[in-house]
Amino acid sequence: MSTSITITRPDDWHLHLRDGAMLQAVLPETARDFARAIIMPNLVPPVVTGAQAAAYRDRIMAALPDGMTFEPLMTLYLTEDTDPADVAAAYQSGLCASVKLYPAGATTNSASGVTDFDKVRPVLEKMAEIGMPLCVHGEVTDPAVDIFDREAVFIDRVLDPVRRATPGLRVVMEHITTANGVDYVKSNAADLGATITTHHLIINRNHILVGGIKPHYYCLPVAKREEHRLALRAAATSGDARFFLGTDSAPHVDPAKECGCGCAGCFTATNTMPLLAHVFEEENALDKLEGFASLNGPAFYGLPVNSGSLTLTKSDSATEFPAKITSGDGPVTVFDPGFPVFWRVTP
Ligand SMILES: NC(=O)N[C@@H](CC(=O)O)C(=O)O
Ligand SMILES: [Zn+2]
Ligand SMILES: [Zn+2]
Repeated sequence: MSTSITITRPDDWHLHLRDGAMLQAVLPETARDFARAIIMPNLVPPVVTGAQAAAYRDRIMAALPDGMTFEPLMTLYLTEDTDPADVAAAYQSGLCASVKLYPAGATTNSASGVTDFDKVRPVLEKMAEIGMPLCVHGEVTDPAVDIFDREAVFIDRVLDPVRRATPGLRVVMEHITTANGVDYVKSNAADLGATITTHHLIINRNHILVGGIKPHYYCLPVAKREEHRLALRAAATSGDARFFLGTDSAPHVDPAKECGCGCAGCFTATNTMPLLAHVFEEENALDKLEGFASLNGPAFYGLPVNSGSLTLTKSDSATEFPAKITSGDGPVTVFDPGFPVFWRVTP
């Protein structure tokens, strides 16, 4: 027996494609199922100017295999030297969809991020004026703050003050991992949204640490307690349009994760849609999957909904996802949910 659902073709509102050989390997994994994605700018060096974003966009389009369609929505990495006029031009030309704020040192390749928020005030004010969204990696970097509390503390110490100081600024809290993040979004107006990853709907911190350390479950913000995972599931499946899919699929080659100081990031591009169908079915909310993956994101960004569709089918035999994909830089492990999944994307 098989069941299937067909939804509007989804988008990924938070994606790492990297560059060079890695870009070549991971881009088809996303383009197979997704029409568009917000492309994170944390390359080395980061994508800071409109000209750099245009060049990166060209490299992405050159890496797209023949016969696939995909639209990269570029972002600019906010630094203390970012020029408000350059940001506005990149947005108004349609090249860039948002600006990305990384607190300096918060995550992978964030060394050029922001330390002094007063220095970026003119950029944020310009963005509020033109309606350009700010995507935020919401963790404080204060070494005195416990890593499991960094998101909650960021909301109080940074995010709320920045939003109050910049009325009209549209903000996406990226990859929220806590009930605090969910509650903060819900207690605000429609100018605040949040992305939720596939893996944070599936793992809690036990999955990383119990029975041996699992480097492929380590990402930032790090997965939290079970009660937080349940809050994320409730938000994602609620139908509240302020919550939408951002996979944060973040490939690192295996040697960079399976070592004494492993990189943060889970690679979920390959199997995200079947995993989401599994999660939404568990929550008796398959009817909310289209909103989460295909409708709420475009509504927040003020973009049209995709015209194509995607069909997911559930059968009696478990779907065999590849354990790894191969890149010119080395193997990349595909996120393993740790349970059988019976959904697959119908080719
Ligand atoms: N999420 C992660 O754990 N890693 C991301 C960076 C990020 O999104 O914070 C990466 O670029 O590898
Ligand atoms: Zn991040
Ligand atoms: Zn990310």
